[in-house]
Amino acid sequence: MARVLIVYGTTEGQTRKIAQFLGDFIAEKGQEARVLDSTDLPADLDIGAYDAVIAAASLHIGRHQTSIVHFVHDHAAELNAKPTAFLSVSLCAASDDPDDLHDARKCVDRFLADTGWRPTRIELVAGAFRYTQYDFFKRWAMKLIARRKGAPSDTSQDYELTDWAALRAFAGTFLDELPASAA
Ligand SMILES: Cc1cc2nc3c(=O)[nH]c(=O)nc-3n(C[C@H](O)[C@H](O)[C@H](O)COP(=O)(O)O)c2cc1C
Repeated sequence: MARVLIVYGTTEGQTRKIAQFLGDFIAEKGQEARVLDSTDLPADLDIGAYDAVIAAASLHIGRHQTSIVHFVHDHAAELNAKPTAFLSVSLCAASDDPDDLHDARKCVDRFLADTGWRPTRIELVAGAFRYTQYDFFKRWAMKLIARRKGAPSDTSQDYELTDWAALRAFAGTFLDELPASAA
């Protein structure tokens, strides 16, 4: 049985939902998944006990959560020695404008340069507008961005742009590509 560690960083909760979805999918496939919040990691966490690691974090003003930067930076050598994936969750990833995708990719490149990590797989994952959770200023700013981009801007509700089928496909391939010794 493969043991997969999933560590996530989140600000409004969508990346937690994505990490838990991946954990459930991996468990359904008969493998073991442990899902951890990067702000609340056990002191005795042993990366060596896992066959593969997925880190997921979301973008806020071009940056991923500091807690995930620290986790990856502190464990870069171990991560670089095993199958790993980085999921960068953002609204740029939901766009069909190549400039937005380029921006999202640039943020990922900076994250990898800052941490020294070379993940086996990199996925740009569409996040969500969680208007009902934003404070006044965030709601106003996000509505403005949404209007400019032709995205949903009714702030009385949330909009999930995450493509769950694409995530399932990613996780299936990630598991299939693990070395036979991990299965
Ligand atoms: C204040 C704020 C800043 C954001 N900045 C960016 C950004 O720079 N690029 C981007 O593509 N998405 C940006 N987003 C969108 C988030 O990445 C998206 O809502 C994501 O789903 C958040 O995930 P989380 O709920 O796990 O934190 C921003 C959202 C907020 C609220």
